[in-house]
Amino acid sequence: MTSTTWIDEIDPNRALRSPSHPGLVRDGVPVDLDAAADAVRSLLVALGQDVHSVHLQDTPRRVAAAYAELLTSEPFTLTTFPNDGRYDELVLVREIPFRSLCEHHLLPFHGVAHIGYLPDERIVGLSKLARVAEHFARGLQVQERLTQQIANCLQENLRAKGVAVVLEAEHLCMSLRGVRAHGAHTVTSTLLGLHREHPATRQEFFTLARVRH
Ligand SMILES: Nc1nc2c(ncn2[C@@H]2O[C@H](COP(=O)(O)OP(=O)(O)OP(=O)(O)O)[C@@H](O)[C@H]2O)c(=O)[nH]1
Ligand SMILES: [Zn+2]
Repeated sequence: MTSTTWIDEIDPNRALRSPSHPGLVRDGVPVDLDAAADAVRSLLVALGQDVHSVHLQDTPRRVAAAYAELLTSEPFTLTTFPNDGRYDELVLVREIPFRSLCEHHLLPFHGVAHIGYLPDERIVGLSKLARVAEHFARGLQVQERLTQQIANCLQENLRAKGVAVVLEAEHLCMSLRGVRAHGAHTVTSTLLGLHREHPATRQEFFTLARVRH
């Protein structure tokens, strides 16, 4: 028997495709790609760019589509299974690639997620760990909140004995511009249940995830 939870039931700030709006929808608001393209055109003009140049002709449309893609996630099912074998060791998926958009500069931050849990009654389809990360990464984010949302979503749906999430990311707003700290990586973690309370459980996760701490 599998258990199916629609991810858009889990996250009230979800992005979804609504049957009444065949186009993109974010937080219940339809995405207006034409208005977004007009805004990008205005931005380019304000920044002194020649939007009448043949080279920039389609740029506003492309930028609008690119941001809509980065900000909108598809609903999916978070499939879990009964833990019939009473598996009671760590389940860990390491180095799940992700990319998100920094809510301060609208520039990407990207890196890898390490997601682990200690099963109780149920186990989760492994790909769903990556899908949960992808779901919350599609939006305007700070790394801390993204880390917490992934962990909380898994815990709410799995009722695991412990959940641990570590994100390691490079923020382009910090490496390409501003302080230009190229190569600097930001590490964030959220530990729940036994991963928070039990030092040996926490240690095992960090060792297997190969995170320096
Ligand atoms: N805590 C946190 N800060 C972030 C994240 N992404 C970007 N920031 C920071 O958000 C801050 C915004 O600071 P401001 O001083 O308002 O912006 P700014 O003048 O562009 O700052 P600089 O980047 O230092 O040039 C910067 O320090 C960014 O590094 C994140 O995921 N988490
Ligand atoms: Zn930023």
